[in-house]
Amino acid sequence: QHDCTPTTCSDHGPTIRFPFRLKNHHPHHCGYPGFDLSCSPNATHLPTTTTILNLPYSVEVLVTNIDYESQLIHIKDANSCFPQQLQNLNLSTTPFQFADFVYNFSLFSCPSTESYFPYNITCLGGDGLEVCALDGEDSIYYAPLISCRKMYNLSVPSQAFDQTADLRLQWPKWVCGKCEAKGKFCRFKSNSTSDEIECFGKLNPLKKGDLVIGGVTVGSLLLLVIVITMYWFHKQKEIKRNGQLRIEKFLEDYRALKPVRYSYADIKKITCQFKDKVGQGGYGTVYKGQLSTDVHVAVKVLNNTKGNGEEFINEVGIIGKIHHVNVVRLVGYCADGFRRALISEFLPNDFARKVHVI
Ligand SMILES: Nc1ncnc2c1ncn2[C@@H]1O[C@H](COP(=O)(O)OP(=O)(O)OP(=O)(O)O)[C@@H](O)[C@H]1O
Repeated sequence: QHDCTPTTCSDHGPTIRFPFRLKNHHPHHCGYPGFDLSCSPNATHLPTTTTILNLPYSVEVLVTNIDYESQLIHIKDANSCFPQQLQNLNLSTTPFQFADFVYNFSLFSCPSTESYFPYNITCLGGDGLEVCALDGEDSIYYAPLISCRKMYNLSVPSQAFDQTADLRLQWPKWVCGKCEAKGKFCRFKSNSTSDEIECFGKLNPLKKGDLVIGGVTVGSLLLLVIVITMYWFHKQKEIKRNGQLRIEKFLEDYRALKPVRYSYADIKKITCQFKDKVGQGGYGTVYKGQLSTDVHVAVKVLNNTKGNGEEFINEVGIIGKIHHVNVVRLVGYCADGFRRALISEFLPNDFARKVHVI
């Protein structure tokens, strides 16, 4: 046994696609006991683009179309003479039956002069004789058969006598409908002698190329998702790190804003050797300075200093505790020997919000 996979005979021949048992091992020759369907390489007298249906007994017809939806096979006789071709036909061992109504005809050979039967079969006539078909029992009473000779009986649809018409064979719904509804092929069960069928494969199986394209697409999407996720995590980490840095900077700056005692050397450093004088008051000169990159300060170097500075430090302690929105904040001070200075937050553009109590 062998699966008889769908075969396309050619661009013109219909595709063979329904259950067959393999009759022989020719790849184009698939069959069911009783009939087989093949492409014309087997039948050398036919054009190579023809699909052939072999029916019992030795009935070979051309397949012009297979309608899988209606489950119909359209057949034609190569010699346009179905009455001759079908005389030995026996469909009982095949899954087929004629789609059109079948009549029981009798074929008679009569002298030409008496030819007025409804069906005149020209392809069988000749030598002064005509072949006619008579349908059933009714017409036999009025048909002038005196000089006619009965040839044989024929059970076919009336279209069989029209040389230009196709005959339509139907295969029963159970053969493939169930499987095709599931999008699968069907075949007869290999180890069963009855006509049981089983579904297999897919009507439109994925090709290797489709799988590769699918794989690449899924892979790319997966990679994109991974990259985006990694970027997002990296960004989150950076935001967190920046936040932490800002907090640390703030704490550092805050520490710097508490009144801290500086040496005179520090004052010189902060004011960059008293480089930037910003104002002159009654008690001293004011310079611009810098504690850190972001913290700018005003350093007021006092003129006349008296005593050991204990009183000055006490006063600084009191001022340092004043925290008010309208009072300039005292950041630090210097009481280095007789040199004294007050360091306060820098107010840009002479923004005079400060009160120094000395
Ligand atoms: N914190 C500051 N930020 C920026 N500039 C300042 C600051 N403090 C003082 N100055 C500048 O220095 C100038 C003199 O300030 P200062 O405090 O000495 O003035 P004053 O109150 O008139 O003097 P004093 O208090 O000694 O009588 C101001 O006019 C101002 O331009």
